[in-house]
Amino acid sequence: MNTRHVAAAALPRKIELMDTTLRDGEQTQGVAFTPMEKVSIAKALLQFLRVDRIEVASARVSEGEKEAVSRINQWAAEEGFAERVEVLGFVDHTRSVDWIKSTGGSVINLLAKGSEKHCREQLGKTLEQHCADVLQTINYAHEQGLKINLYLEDWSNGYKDSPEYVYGFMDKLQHSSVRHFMLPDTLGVMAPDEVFDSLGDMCRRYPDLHFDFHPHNDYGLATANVMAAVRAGVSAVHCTVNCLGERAGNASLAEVAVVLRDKMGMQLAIDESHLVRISDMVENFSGKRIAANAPIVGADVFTQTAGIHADGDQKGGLYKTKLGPERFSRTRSYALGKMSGKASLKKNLEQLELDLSEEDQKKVLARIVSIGDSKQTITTDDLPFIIADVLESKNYQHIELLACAINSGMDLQSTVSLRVNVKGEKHQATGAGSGGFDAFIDAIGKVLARYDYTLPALADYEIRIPKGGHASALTECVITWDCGNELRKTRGVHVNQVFAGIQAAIKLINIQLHEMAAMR
Ligand SMILES: CC(=O)SCCNC(=O)CCNC(=O)[C@H](O)C(C)(C)COP(=O)(O)OP(=O)(O)OC[C@H]1O[C@@H](n2cnc3c(N)ncnc32)[C@H](O)[C@@H]1OP(=O)(O)O
Repeated sequence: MNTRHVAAAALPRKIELMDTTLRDGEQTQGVAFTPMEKVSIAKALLQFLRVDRIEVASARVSEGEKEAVSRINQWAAEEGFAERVEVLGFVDHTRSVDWIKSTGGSVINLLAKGSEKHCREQLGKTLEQHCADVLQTINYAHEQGLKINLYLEDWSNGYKDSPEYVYGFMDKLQHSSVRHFMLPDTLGVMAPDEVFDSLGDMCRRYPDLHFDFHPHNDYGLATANVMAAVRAGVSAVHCTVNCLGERAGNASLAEVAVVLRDKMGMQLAIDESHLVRISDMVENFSGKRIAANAPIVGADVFTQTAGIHADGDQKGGLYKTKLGPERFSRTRSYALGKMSGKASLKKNLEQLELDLSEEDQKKVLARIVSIGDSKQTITTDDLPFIIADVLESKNYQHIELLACAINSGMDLQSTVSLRVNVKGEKHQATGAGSGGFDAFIDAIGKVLARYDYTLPALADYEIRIPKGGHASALTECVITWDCGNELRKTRGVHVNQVFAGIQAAIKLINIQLHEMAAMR
């Protein structure tokens, strides 16, 4: 009989997700969370996203880690989540168990060796000696009241190169008090067929045990391997937010959650509407930017670029799929550039609640395509300016910078002197600051105070040059403004990067002065 068919027929309907962003995720090069950050992520994962279990640290790492784990455990105990917080511990008799106990922890994920090579080369032990050490640590953990899960580190290589070691290990440990046997593809070397065959074999040999699968993404196969593992019969899979983790990372929590639901019909506890918020939080705390095209959570993944796609959406949602943005509290957008068509423009105009005649739309579209031809990104916020420019509209001419001189030097404050036209009135102002842009904000702020207008705070300030650019290339400054209930982006392009920032600021001021005028 086909073994694949047998295992697939026995698919569990419920699958547990164990998130290890705070343990394996912190093994990403250059990532170290503070205790406050760890507590915030742990709360978000358990309380809002509702993952089943989280692994929050390795034992014995540092005093800071101890503080973080203690604070997470204290909160988890108060909320009734204590047994869902796990800590990786070592086969070190009493040391890791004592460390976890001292943090108020309830669960140890004991790291044992799942390959003969690791056991022999790293620990210098035989299978029998190692199993005796593991059992001793398990017994001690049990006496101390901890729940125990067991990692078989390097299991994927162990299963391939030394299966007798893996079976011998399992035979000795299967009747211990281990709740989950956690089988890692530690070096991310497996492909889905190998995962399915090897895990299927483990599940059939030890039908009464719970197996977790812990993937790594070295071949970019982590999510596919998770699917194979679930098909093979594991009861839990491990993942991280934003695919963080040692080397190429683990499986992405967002990908795993939607794939298991949509493609395998699994029941998960996850609340998908929080995936993006938690991804943002981890992106900020880890300092690791995610790719704009990262599935579910990337900035661009709900943006249609091709005019034909926008047209299809306009004519009855032809390009919509189950993976819609609303599911993740996001919205679809339509990029503006050289591949835009009538429908792309219409969708953006709808978003801005702007009404243009067919004739005007043609002119604006022609300008968008020509700007797009020179590789510039056009944001929805640029659209009113393109429209104003193309149609010679005065709507957005609330402020015009007439002249501006900037003085910057080493170990000196930068100064700005400017002349500006606001609503037909000319003003002069000077300002000082730690850089040219800062000095400009100081000066313009003095003028705008007379119009009851204050510039919002900066949330992000990015300077870019075109790919392959050189010293005299145009610079593009994209500023994200924190406008209270929303973030807004504006862009400026100039050969001088400070003036690119100033252009971006002037754009925002124009939009907001226009909105203020419209409200009156
Ligand atoms: C699957 C994974 O991703 S494993 C990730 C495990 N987590 C970590 O490594 C967290 C960060 N690590 C640390 O902070 C430190 O390495 C510590 C505190 C754990 C240990 O530090 P040190 O005592 O300085 O030792 P070192 O880092 O060199 O670790 C190697 C020692 O651990 C031993 N070791 C390796 N695996 C294990 C294990 N599963 N259980 C117990 N000991 C182990 C090695 O044999 C070696 O021992 P030796 O010094 O007697 O030769």
